[in-house]
Amino acid sequence: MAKNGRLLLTGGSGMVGRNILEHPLSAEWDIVAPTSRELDLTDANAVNEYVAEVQPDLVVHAAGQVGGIQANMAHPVAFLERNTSMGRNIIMASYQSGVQKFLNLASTCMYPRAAPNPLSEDMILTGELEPTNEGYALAKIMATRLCQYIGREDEAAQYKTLIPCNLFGRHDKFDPKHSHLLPAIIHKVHLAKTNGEDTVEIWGDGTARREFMYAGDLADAVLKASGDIDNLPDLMNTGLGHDFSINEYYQTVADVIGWKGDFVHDLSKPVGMKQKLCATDRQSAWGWSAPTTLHDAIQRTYDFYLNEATK
Ligand SMILES: NC(=O)c1ccc[n+]([C@@H]2O[C@H](COP(=O)([O-])OP(=O)(O)OC[C@H]3O[C@@H](n4cnc5c(N)ncnc54)[C@H](OP(=O)(O)O)[C@@H]3O)[C@@H](O)[C@H]2O)c1
Ligand SMILES: C[C@@H]1O[C@H](OP(=O)(O)OP(=O)(O)OC[C@H]2O[C@@H](n3cnc4c(=O)[nH]c(N)nc43)[C@H](O)[C@@H]2O)[C@@H](O)[C@H](O)[C@@H]1O
Repeated sequence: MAKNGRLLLTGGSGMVGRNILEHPLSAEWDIVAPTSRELDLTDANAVNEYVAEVQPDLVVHAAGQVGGIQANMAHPVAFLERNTSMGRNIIMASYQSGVQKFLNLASTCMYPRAAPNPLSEDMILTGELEPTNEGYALAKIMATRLCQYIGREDEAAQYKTLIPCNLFGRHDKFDPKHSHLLPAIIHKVHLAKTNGEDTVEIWGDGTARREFMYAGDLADAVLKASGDIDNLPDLMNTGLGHDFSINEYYQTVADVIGWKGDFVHDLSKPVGMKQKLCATDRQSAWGWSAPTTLHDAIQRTYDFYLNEATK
């Protein structure tokens, strides 16, 4: 089968990257996916040389310093500086090397904390950011704007940005020091079941709402977008169009894992944004929606956790 061309994937060893590499559509591309040891994206000279050598037809930027609310609060310098450096280096190296197609991955955390939900792409920079992840959000906004500016200055440059909602899935991080909500719940409920405990702690009062998409579905969107980049808007949310409360996520994971117990709320823990549901008008107009149900996504993630992450 003729390939679409050479795709340079950053972050190939991360959760999103591994889901992209596992997806059947990845076979349509000749994919090069350096790890951070093979290519440190914070080293501008190394990135310039690597991109000039590989000469990709398309770059998908899925690398980053990524973590849950606790990691972002603990390391704002790294989340701002490293993500800014990586984004600037790979975008500018690609543009200066003549790469005409670039797909940047941002995050719904870059929306203003008090913006009305659902969050639409024109709301970026219209208000103050969520303090718990401000550094990460600033870095994401910088990279997103850089891609937009390149596209405006050079109509041949298709530098587009997808703005995913929260994600979870196979190859997620389950260590409580770094994990996002869903892998944290799976880890805690699994331990409670295994150890015969009858309570599990929820951070906050559990009324905050989140939109968690299965990472395998985001991989589907990324690969379809990679093959259709000319028809993408410059910014496009990739989400579900609906959200659940933190409490509902805990209960659904307990149902999937088969643990019956009580939840206790630790109100001293950070809760971040009350809600960050993204608008899916542009995504619907482009013709994509996420196919995996929450229950199936949790089951597949738990299967991965049991088979891989606890080895
Ligand atoms: N997870 C979410 O909930 C979520 C939600 C919205 C958007 N996103 C976005 O999706 C992308 C991927 O997220 P993820 O969850 O897959 O993150 P992840 O699992 O933490 O993976 C991060 C990836 O970035 C690479 N990386 C980190 N520092 C690097 C460096 N200095 N040089 C080169 N590579 C480096 C890592 O490579 P090594 O493993 O080799 O170090 C790893 O492959 C990020 O842009 C993130 O902002 C994630
Ligand atoms: C997509 C990511 O969103 C991230 O914000 P954010 O959704 O609050 O990040 P999460 O860590 O997924 O937290 C989501 C919500 O779950 C609550 N929560 C309840 N129990 C737990 C738990 O045991 N662990 C965790 N981690 N949360 C828990 C937490 O208070 C917060 O309201 C940003 O910090 C990142 O930079 C990134 O943008």
